[in-house]
Amino acid sequence: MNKPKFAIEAKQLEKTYKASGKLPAKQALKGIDLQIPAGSIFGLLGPNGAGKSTFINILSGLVTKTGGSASIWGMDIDARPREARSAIGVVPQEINMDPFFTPMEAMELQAGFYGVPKSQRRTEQILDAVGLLDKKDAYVRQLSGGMKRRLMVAKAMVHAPPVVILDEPTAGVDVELRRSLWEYVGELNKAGTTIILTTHYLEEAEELCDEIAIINHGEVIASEPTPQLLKRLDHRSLIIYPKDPLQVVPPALSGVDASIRPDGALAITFRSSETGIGRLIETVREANISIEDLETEDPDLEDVFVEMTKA
Ligand SMILES: Nc1ncnc2c1ncn2[C@@H]1O[C@H](COP(=O)(O)OP(=O)(O)OP(=O)(O)O)[C@@H](O)[C@H]1O
Repeated sequence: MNKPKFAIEAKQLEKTYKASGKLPAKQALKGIDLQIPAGSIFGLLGPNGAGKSTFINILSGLVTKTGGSASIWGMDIDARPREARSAIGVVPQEINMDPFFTPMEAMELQAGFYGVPKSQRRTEQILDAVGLLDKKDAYVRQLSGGMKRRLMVAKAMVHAPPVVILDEPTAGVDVELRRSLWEYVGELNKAGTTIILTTHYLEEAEELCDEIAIINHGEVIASEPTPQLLKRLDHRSLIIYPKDPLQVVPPALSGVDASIRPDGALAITFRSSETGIGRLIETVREANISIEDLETEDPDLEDVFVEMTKA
């Protein structure tokens, strides 16, 4: 398969769930336009109910779209459904595995499901990559939560898809395991696999993803390279640690957006496109504050997220 420009491309993708019982119909996706570059680690962020799972489920074939189009690895999901779906591996949110199978058996079953010929199976290699080779013959019910989750990742890899989607993969996973999972995901990406992940851990998305799309109420409200997204928030903060902690903002600083932190430090928020730090420091000195130390704080994704989903 030639490498396409986009691993996933959605055009005006829509989904309206039909009314059922007392529940009214719900338009979960209102025309999603998204281009996920091949080879990237792409983050899909959005509050609960934004439509992320619906989007992923349409790609994997669990949910039928009601409008628009989508293609996976250059293949339209309507025109070439089987090929399109064999190009993705989805690691679902919920751990769903038969507790009486061993990891080896679970992997073989999955490979059979995808029609991977025995000669092409790389079961042990994949189990090794996720650190489960020594557990290959243990029952799944004997594995820890983190091990089960790694087995889910391994299962999504059996057919060597060029695109792997991880739906909230680290929810409930401890810090150490999260690290090792991300390391593995990073290696997969280096080896050429496009990674798409939904996460509520904004810091993680910021650290891992080359590009991030923010979905809110069924619409894409931003989709940009991570640094560009972060730059959208033009404001920065200058934190001044005075020799003597402050109680109130001195009147001489009434012209700037200043506040006092609990430790007596002075925090000044400013637009970096309008005000230079040098000028601000001068203003502080003119207010007779002697500076012991200072630092600047840049906005993080959390700020961008809160700002953009406020509406
Ligand atoms: N089968 C369904 N029938 C009716 N409404 C649904 C169905 N599945 C999802 N919805 C609704 O569609 C909207 C989008 O849900 P979706 O699960 O896609 O959101 P999400 O962004 O994945 O949220 P989360 O982060 O909580 O998984 C929600 O309002 C949800 O209640």
